[in-house]
Amino acid sequence: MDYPDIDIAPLIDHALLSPTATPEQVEKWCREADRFQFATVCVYPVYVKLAAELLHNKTPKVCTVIGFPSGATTTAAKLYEAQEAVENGATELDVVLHLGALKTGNTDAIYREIAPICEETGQTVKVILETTLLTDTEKQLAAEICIDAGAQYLKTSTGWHGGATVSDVKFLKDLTKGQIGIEASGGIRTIEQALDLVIAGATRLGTSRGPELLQQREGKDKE
Ligand SMILES: O=C[C@H](O)COP(=O)(O)O
Repeated sequence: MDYPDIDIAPLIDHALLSPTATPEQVEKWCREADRFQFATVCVYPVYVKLAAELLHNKTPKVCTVIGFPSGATTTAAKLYEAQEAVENGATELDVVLHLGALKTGNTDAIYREIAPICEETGQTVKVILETTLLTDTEKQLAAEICIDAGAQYLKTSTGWHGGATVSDVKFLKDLTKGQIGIEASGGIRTIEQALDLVIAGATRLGTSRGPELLQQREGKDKE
């Protein structure tokens, strides 16, 4: 298939979320994010300060994860984690949804978790749904609560339980009709996969393979 000429670099959250991530890798990810002009580097809270120093006055922003990867920390702990991350320089917060609350229909608990993070930090909040673990009804419910609570993006996956699919991105896009951004994440390994997700409606791509995806694109352009 011929793909349209889409520049994916500004859509990429350059994710470094391996539990063994080191400060040296954070430096490498920040250099790459600056070189390729990615949207953000996405690092664990413990590395936000370092990434913010390295990206000071540069285009890529610092994104971090909250309640990652299970979403099962308390509401207060998530809010504190988010506030501390913002103090340390994060401007994007990828919050893992309380999946047990969603599964039991406790929509109030989810709203009470997400809304204060949006209101009190004033930053870009992206809620990670972990779509591979959800039914369509649960995805729909989660999307509605996140929009009500003031989140800016629905993010499909942590990358720990499978990843984004074209059908999930289309489903979320059709459901939300532009009311909220859609981030496809987890398991994006080829440029074709990345472009298919963007064509399906993803407005951000969370991936640990951003530079490889751009290299694959360059290779294709030369063919
Ligand atoms: O966007 C966040 C994900 O953790 C990235 O997953 P990945 O390592 O499969 O690309």
